[in-house]
Amino acid sequence: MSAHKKKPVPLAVGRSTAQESSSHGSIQISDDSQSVTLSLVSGASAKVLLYGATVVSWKIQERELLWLSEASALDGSKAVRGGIPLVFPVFGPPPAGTAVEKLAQHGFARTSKWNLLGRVEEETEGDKGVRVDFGLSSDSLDDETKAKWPYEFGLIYSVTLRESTLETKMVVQNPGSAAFEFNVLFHTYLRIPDVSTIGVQGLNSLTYRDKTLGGTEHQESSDVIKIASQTDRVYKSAPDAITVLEDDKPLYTVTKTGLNDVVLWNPYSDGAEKIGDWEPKEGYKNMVCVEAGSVADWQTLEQESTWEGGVTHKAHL
Ligand SMILES: O=P(O)(O)OC[C@H]1O[C@@H](O)[C@H](O)[C@@H](O)[C@@H]1O
Repeated sequence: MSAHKKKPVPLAVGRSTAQESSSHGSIQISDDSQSVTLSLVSGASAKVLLYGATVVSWKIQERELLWLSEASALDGSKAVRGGIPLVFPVFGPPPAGTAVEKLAQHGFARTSKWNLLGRVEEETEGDKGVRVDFGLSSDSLDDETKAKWPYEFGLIYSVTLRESTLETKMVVQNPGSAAFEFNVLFHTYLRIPDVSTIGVQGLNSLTYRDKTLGGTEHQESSDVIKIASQTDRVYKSAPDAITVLEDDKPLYTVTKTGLNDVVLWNPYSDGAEKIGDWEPKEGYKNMVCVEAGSVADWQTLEQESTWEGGVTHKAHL
């Protein structure tokens, strides 16, 4: 995803506070070692919890670009309601009779404590950024989760902050002796000024599974999709770039690499009422989830193989 990379520099994770700075940005570990904040001198910042490796904030010039519920737990007791939760190894309710059937909805990546692996300064065609890598492996899973999904795996999740983009990339490794199947998804809650003024472009003519209509399949016929009721769709084999428009102007572009599908989700007023950690209830007006992933079909990872995919979120401010 980036043309030029430097080797990771280990962060002083053991210290109560640690800051690494360069001429264009800095990375700071919080006093309680539970989160990492990336900042650029240009005014962009991002905050990532070690719990779930969940990005909970992405700002440009003090403008927050991700939606986060005011009632979300941020203490590791429950998956974060907002930001960018990571979905792995299953998307949605685990299907009975599959290897993931004992896991919770959306899997364990978003509810596990990840390790901070290191930091890298990046430069792609003059666009400087700061990057943090997080890791989660079968060795670091709690025993209960390991028993529910007994495969050997390694995940490396990288978050790169640039002046107008936030890049997220996942590497899945299978160092074990058995192949496994997985779903993966970047569950991004984009903050928007008003759901009635936005539209989602790039999904026209695709087949989608509509979870609000019992999982039936339909074909999209809108060039710009408007959200005026509960929306929960899996668009299959989607193009790599999806644009969120505000009125007719691009607000965000979500560009995926190595991922097949796009999920469009907004619980709307009726759905938000039923979600306990959703506050304010009217918050559905200020968010849309455009979630890139590989979820319509299982990805198979053979032993000693590696899979890679990622998403770049660009804000047009
Ligand atoms: O409440 P959760 O587990 O965070 O899931 C939120 C939503 O996540 C979306 O990705 C799913 O398509 C929805 O069906 C689901 O309701």
